[in-house]
Formats: sequence, C-alpha cells, structure tokens
Amino acid sequence: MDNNFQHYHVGIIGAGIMGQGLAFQCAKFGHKVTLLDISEQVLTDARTKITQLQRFDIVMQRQGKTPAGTASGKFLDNISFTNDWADLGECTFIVENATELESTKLDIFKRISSIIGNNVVVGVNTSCVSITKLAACLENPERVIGLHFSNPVHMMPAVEMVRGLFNSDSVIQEAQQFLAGMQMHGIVVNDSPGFISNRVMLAYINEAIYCVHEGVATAGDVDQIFRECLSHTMGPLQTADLIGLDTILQAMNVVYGNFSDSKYRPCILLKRMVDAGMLGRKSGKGFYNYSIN
Ligand SMILES: NC(=O)c1ccc[n+]([C@@H]2O[C@H](COP(=O)([O-])OP(=O)(O)OC[C@H]3O[C@@H](n4cnc5c(N)ncnc54)[C@H](O)[C@@H]3O)[C@@H](O)[C@H]2O)c1
Repeated sequence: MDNNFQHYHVGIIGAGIMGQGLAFQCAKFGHKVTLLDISEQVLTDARTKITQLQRFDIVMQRQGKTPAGTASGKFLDNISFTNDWADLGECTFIVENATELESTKLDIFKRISSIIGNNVVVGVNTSCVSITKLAACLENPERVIGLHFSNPVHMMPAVEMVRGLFNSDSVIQEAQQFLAGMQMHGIVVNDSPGFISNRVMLAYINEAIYCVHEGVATAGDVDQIFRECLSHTMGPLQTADLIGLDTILQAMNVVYGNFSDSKYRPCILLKRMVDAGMLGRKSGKGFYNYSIN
C-alpha cells in the first residue's frame, strides 16, 4: 500500500452484497478485515463470493475498468469471518453494512458502543437511515459518518459521504483518507432522508415498477427504453434487481416515512415481489431470472 495512506484493521458489519464487496476492496488495498454477520450461512457464502470477486476484478483490471490494488500475495487471507462481536474490539475503522432497517442498525450501534474504541471512526453504509440518529447511540457521536458505497463497491470510484449533524471536519478528512487509500473519493452531502442518490433514484425505480404494474410495458421494454433511447448503462428494473428488491422496499419505507410524500409510496407490485422472495439477483429471481452461481 502507498506509504502515504494509513493501514486500518477494518471491521465490516453485515456480509451481504455490500459487505462482501467492501471486504474485498479493503483487502485489495492492504487493509486487514474482520467481516461480521449474524448468519453462519451468509459468512460461508461470503467467502465464496469474495473469491469470485477477485477473479472478476482481475478481468476488469485488464479492461482498465478498475484500478490495480496495492496488496500483494494472498491478500484475501487478511479477511477473517466471524459472528463474535468481541472481534470488533481491535478494529481501527468500522463500516456498518447490515440490513436496511432502522431498528436493526440502531440495535447494532447500541451493541458496538461498549465494544469499539472511543475514537474509532464508524462509517454507515445505508441507503436512507439517518446518520445523526445512529450517531446519537455512541459516545463521541461526531465520529459517525455516512459512507454510502455503490454496488459493485470495487467498480465505483466515488462514495456519497453523508455529514451528520454532529460530524467534525477531522472525521470527514479521515474518512476521505480511508477512501483515497482505495483510490476512491467521497462526495459530501448533508444528512437528509435518502441523501441525494436514493432520494432521486428510488422515485425513478418506483415509477418504473408502477409502469410494469399498470401494464404500460414489460420490465424488458422499460429497461430497453432507458438503455437504447436514453443511453443509460442499465434500466431502472435491472438496477432494482442488482440492488435487491427488499433493500429498495426498506429504503422506500424510510424515505416515505420521513417525507410523508406520496411520490415515495412503494408500489404494491414491489411489496408482493418481496413477499414472494423475489429479491432480484441475490435470490435468483426478480424482474429477471438469474443463475445464482
Ligand atoms: N445493495 C445495494 O446496491 C446497496 C447500495 C448502497 C448501499 N446499500 C446499503 O448497504 C446496506 C447493506 O445492504 P446489502 O445490499 O449488502 O444487504 P444484504 O441483505 O445483502 O445484506 C445485509 C446483511 O446484514 C446481515 N445482518 C442483518 N442483521 C444483522 C445484525 N444485527 N448484525 C450483523 N449483520 C446483520 C444479514 O445477515 C445480511 O447478510 C444496507 O443498509 C443498504 O441500504 C446497499
């Protein structure tokens, strides 16, 4: 790793889509990683997925779509997988990536308050939950900052960095340095429901789901219009499948609950698909069918 950047022992809470991607990215740039999840099965799957990410990343590097890392050797050995919260005690930087439910994240913050060091910066990877509300669970709330990574983490150069009400400038600088060490940078916005990206994108995805629900067009045709008429790389329903329909629904509920504005009311089709376990890529079926391996 470039000597100008500090090595951290990064504690990542939640080993789902985002936790896996972030664990890989951190290890690729020389950080030691402790990846925690409450589910043994998720931790087992995460090992496999992270190995697959490494293969995919090598191809992307050859195509110039992702930078080379700075770690050498078998850097994935620097990731440890655990369900023991005490293992976070030695971490020097934390990123919380668990399920997009305010109650889950609040429980996690209350839990880690007595485990992690008092000066450790805590990043929150959330689509919508208030950074300020989570920060209030910790002593030194100024060290909690929103780090809204995008999916796939290792392919995206920028992170929506969310400044909570308590944040100090030094924490923002430290988080920027953490990202810079992985050849990423943060774009700082203030704490508001859905921040910028999700406030705009959720309304767009939800409207596309309404179009399918009302029979205006098929999912394939909606996406094709965005790709072929508007030059988007992906259509809104492909994006929804990539993010996870459960995550979209949970995020919409948070934004809708905060703004009480009907433009954020989740479409009934989205709710029914989540009820049916059609969560998108991660479950093998959403608006499209996927092979899970
Ligand atoms: N999926 C995306 O494209 C995307 C993009 C940006 C941000 N996010 C945000 O990142 C976070 C994680 O999203 P994801 O897509 O990885 O979700 P996911 O459903 O794939 O993974 C969430 C993980 O959290 C774990 N978990 C649940 N409760 C927990 C607890 N109490 N302690 C520890 N782990 C727990 C689950 O077992 C699961 O493995 C969410 O807040 C989401 O809004 C997601």
